[in-house]
Amino acid sequence: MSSQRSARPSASDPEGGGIAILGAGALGRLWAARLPPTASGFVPRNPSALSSFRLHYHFRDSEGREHAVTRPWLTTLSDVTLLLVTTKAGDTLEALEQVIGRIPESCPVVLFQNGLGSQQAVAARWPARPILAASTTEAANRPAPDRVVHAARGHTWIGALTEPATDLVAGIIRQLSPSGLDVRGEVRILERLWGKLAINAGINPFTALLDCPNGEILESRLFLDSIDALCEELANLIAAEGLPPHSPRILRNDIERVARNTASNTSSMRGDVQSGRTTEIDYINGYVANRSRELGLTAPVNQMLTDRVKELVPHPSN
Ligand SMILES: NC(=O)C1=CN([C@@H]2O[C@H](COP(=O)(O)OP(=O)(O)OC[C@H]3O[C@@H](n4cnc5c(N)ncnc54)[C@H](OP(=O)(O)O)[C@@H]3O)[C@@H](O)[C@H]2O)C=CC1
Ligand SMILES: CC(C)(CO)C(=O)C(=O)O
Repeated sequence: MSSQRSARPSASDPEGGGIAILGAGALGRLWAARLPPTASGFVPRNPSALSSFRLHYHFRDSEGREHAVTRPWLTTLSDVTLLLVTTKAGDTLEALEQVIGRIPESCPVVLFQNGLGSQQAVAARWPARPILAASTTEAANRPAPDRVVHAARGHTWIGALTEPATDLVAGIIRQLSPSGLDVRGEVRILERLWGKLAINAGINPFTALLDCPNGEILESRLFLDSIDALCEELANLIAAEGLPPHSPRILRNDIERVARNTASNTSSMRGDVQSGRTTEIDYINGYVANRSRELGLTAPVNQMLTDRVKELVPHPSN
């Protein structure tokens, strides 16, 4: 790892160091704060523009305890043993293009993006690299630039996307275990990602369009008028993908259960719109609409929600 680190663990120490995090946002900072201080560092977007070799922030854990965190910006990536990619879906391919040539070819790359589309693009771009995807229900947010809150504990499932990653899951879980976060292997990672996508497709755009917390969508006319058709579009696509079938009724129940359980949450999409940031709609409802078209299906409700969310803030394809 970088020469800026003190007491650095050996990159070959399976319990220790060598973990680089690409994407120093809410989720990346959560992982860094939970891993031992010498185990991880952040990959800078532009190493020559760094004003400091360390990143400092305040971390509030899920029990409400606060502490200061300092982690290095990594300027050398040649001994990285694991790369966690915590950029937004739309930034991921470009961010990895800048970095992947600097990490060892054997280094596993774990993608944490919500939705679908970005994971397949990365796996297709580097099929000979060990690429994996994670689906996580951990929740972190960043109320101020130097503050990160672990809002809710959850679970993280990790599974291989490319063939060279197939046997690496257990070792990655061992490397992440000092975090104390619940990390599990998942052989059917695409199904797991689809399950999360369905929940996000049924909650996030409504919260963004209605500018309300998750629970409030359940009484809204927009949600009540469109949720059954949206779930039918999802169920048709899941079946066309050859995945285990989901009935529209069960999908709606799952969406409503999560909206009730997270009733006071601001969804990530509403948060992005409130901050004027590009949302991940193209990887959630937009992915459903595009993929449906590719498979000869139609998904007008997912398309309508995609179009309307993209009117709220600028998106690259606008
Ligand atoms: N936060 C959470 O609880 C969860 C998040 N996820 C998923 O994880 C992903 C990240 O989410 P989150 O952490 O909330 O998002 P954030 O926007 O907080 O973090 C993304 C970070 O990536 C950085 N970044 C973008 N492009 C590059 C680049 N080229 N090189 C280096 N860094 C770059 C951004 O920097 P800058 O700010 O300078 O643009 C930003 O700090 C998303 O796909 C999200 O859906 C999934 C489950 C839970
Ligand atoms: C489950 C949900 C909707 C919780 O807020 C989420 O994952 C998100 O906000 O992106």
